[in-house]
Amino acid sequence: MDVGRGMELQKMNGQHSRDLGPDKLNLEDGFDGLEFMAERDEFLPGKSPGIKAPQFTDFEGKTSFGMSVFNLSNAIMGSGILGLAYAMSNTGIVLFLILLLCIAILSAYSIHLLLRSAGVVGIRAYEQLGHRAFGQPGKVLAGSIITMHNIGAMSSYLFIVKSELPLVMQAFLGLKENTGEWYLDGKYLIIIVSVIIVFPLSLMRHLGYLGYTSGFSLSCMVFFLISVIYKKFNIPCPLEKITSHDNHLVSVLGESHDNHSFVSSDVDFCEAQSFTINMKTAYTIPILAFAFVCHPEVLPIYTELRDATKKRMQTVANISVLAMFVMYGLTAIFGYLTFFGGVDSELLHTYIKVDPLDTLILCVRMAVLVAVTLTVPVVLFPIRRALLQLLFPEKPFHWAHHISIAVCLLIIVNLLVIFVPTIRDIFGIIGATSAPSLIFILPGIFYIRIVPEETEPLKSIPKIMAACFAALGFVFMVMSTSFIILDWVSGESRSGGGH
Ligand SMILES: NC(=O)C[C@H](N)C(=O)O
Repeated sequence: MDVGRGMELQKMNGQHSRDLGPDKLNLEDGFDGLEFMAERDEFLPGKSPGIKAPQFTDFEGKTSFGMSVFNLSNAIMGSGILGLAYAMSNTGIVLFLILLLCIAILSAYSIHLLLRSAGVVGIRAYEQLGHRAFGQPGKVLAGSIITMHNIGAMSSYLFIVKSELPLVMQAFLGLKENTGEWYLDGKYLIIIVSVIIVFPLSLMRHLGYLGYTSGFSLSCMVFFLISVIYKKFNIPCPLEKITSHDNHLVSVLGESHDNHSFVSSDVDFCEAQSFTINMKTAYTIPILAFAFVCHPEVLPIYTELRDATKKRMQTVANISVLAMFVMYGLTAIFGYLTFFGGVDSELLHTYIKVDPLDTLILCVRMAVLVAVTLTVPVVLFPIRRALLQLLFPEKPFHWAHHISIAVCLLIIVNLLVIFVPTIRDIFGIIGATSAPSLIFILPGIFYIRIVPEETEPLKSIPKIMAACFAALGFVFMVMSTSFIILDWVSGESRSGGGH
């Protein structure tokens, strides 16, 4: 069954898709088996230059073209979408769209490098490319970066729970304001959600039906986008701002203007900027890079693709990237045009300014909450697999390891989410470190090392381009990290909105 198989294979937001049932392609056992197959099936182009051999001779993919586009789109789409309107508010519409386009194109190029490298050696996993390129250190490096990235992705999902669940509770209790009880405090709520929902799910040995949540998540995000567009035409601007006694700005919408005094800058508050630059612009490229990461998923999806050829898979990738470019662009534009400079780094949270009890937004919140909560264990699986591979490579399955790694990961992620003040910090740091590594640096250097020099000498144009690509990623990484640290040190960002 194509759909089921594809759905099981696919994952969302950085998790690997190798959690197939025991009767399926069983890659759960680790990379060593894979490595063996990959090495065994190696076919060097030098040996048969003109022959177009199938990419993976020992495994015949069954997933249709359309389903693969869906799977890859799921892998791209995630919490990153919630940060885009904020990114646009710090760049302006035109600059944002230019950057979005550039990152989308670069992301597709990066997939080309991965596919080309994988095609040369018949490899199906990102870490395996690392192994092929640099031996064990390459595998450890790729595994560690993916682990760090997925911990960041898990944190971003739980952060959404931290910021949205209190609002849902509030709405169910019919409260206009958060009255401060423990059950309205996101910190306690994420611990409860982690213990009651995430932990039991992460104890499963195989992902099974949890793999289906990715499709559900994509549907939720489409619902979110439709609501954002609808709300744009429903929420008037200027946001009516009132200044309370302690000078704390409160935005009220849809109420009479009589009792409130407008802040003088409200006149231009509702004007969309085309280009703007400020300290927070530094978060834009990291947010965009984070939003486009799907690269650890590309090779498993390639493996599952029916009639897999590099060209066919590149078309799958181009269509998915284009679809996500459109979705991201629309979400950012309509989110930004609703709140302008008042948009939070987590767009959904911003709607609290409209009406905490709004039914449509309540439905979106619940849908997004269910989607992200179910995605947390799905992201945990590949981290655990990578850690098991690194820590106990030869050992068979052991419940103690299985459970203790899940407990440790959940404790780390909970602490991170409790102490990190805004989701922007998670997007910023992960988007400035692991995301450029996964998109730019590793694919670039893997390509240079893996494609044989007889086929493409070091000074050939494709290899020079791959080197420039890796260098560009390095520049992004250093620049973004420095600007974000500068922003933290200046302390200015701490005074901003909490979400
Ligand atoms: N797959 C990931 O790592 C992140 C995903 N692109 C997101 O936007 O959440």
